[in-house]
Amino acid sequence: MNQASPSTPVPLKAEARNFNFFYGDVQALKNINMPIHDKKVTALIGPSGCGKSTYLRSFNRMHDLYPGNRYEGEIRFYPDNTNLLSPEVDPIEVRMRVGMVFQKPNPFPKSIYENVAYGLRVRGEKNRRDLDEKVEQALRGAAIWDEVKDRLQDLATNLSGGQQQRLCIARALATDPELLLFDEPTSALDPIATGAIEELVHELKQRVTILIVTHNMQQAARVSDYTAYMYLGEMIEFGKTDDIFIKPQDKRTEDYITGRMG
Ligand SMILES: Nc1ncnc2c1ncn2[C@@H]1O[C@H](COP(=O)(O)OP(=O)(O)OP(=O)(O)O)[C@@H](O)[C@H]1O
Repeated sequence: MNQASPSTPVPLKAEARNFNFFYGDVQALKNINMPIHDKKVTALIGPSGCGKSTYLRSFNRMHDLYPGNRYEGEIRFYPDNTNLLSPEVDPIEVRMRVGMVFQKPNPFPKSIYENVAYGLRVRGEKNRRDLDEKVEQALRGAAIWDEVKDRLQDLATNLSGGQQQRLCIARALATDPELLLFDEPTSALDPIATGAIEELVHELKQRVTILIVTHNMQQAARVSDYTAYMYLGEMIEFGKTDDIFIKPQDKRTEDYITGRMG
């Protein structure tokens, strides 16, 4: 794997070390070593089935929900240097620190307000004034406050697709996560809603580190600072996005980004 060597070192938010993942007997990820730079956007690209979603979901221990799944190695989280995969680390705690936004907007069939307040309530917050304040902050952070502030009690599922996705981002932001995972967040959206999400990703990186899976090469080039190319469960190449797109070191990366493969 080719490692990025930025001129000014960027602090790390997380780091996969000798990381393997198994669905039962099937090994989906093979010896992944990769840094995630703090308050930067890192894009995961690669052909269908190469393991992007599997890798992304490891960061918030989503695989714990299904029996037979197994992690090996470590995902270190900084600055506290916690191994997110350690059995001693509570996955609920991990999910407070590592939020997730899915491919299809998936608001709960509840009000706009309750969708955003959900994680805060799980965390035991009861004070109405604090909840109101945090819900507003999260909705502002996801650039949807102005559109919903007068109808917070309306059903979230009545919003447009693009609004629902920004609401899901607000829901993820409400618990003040340090890392946000985006799994193809715009693939179900039209170009305008896609543009709004990309702009939001750009703004969010001032306060949170972002890891995003995308099939769209232009999107990876537009939104990310770093790009990782995966193939058949392996991390083939990682580097600054400009380097990966302009002068990839590995022939397999070059073939993929020039459209000769995948
Ligand atoms: N629940 C599962 N049980 C067994 N194998 C699985 C499971 N989910 C995914 N896989 C396998 O793991 C590999 C990686 O899948 P993954 O969904 O992570 O790839 P991906 O790169 O995200 O693909 P896509 O771009 O199509 O979403 C594939 O071979 C897939 O068939």
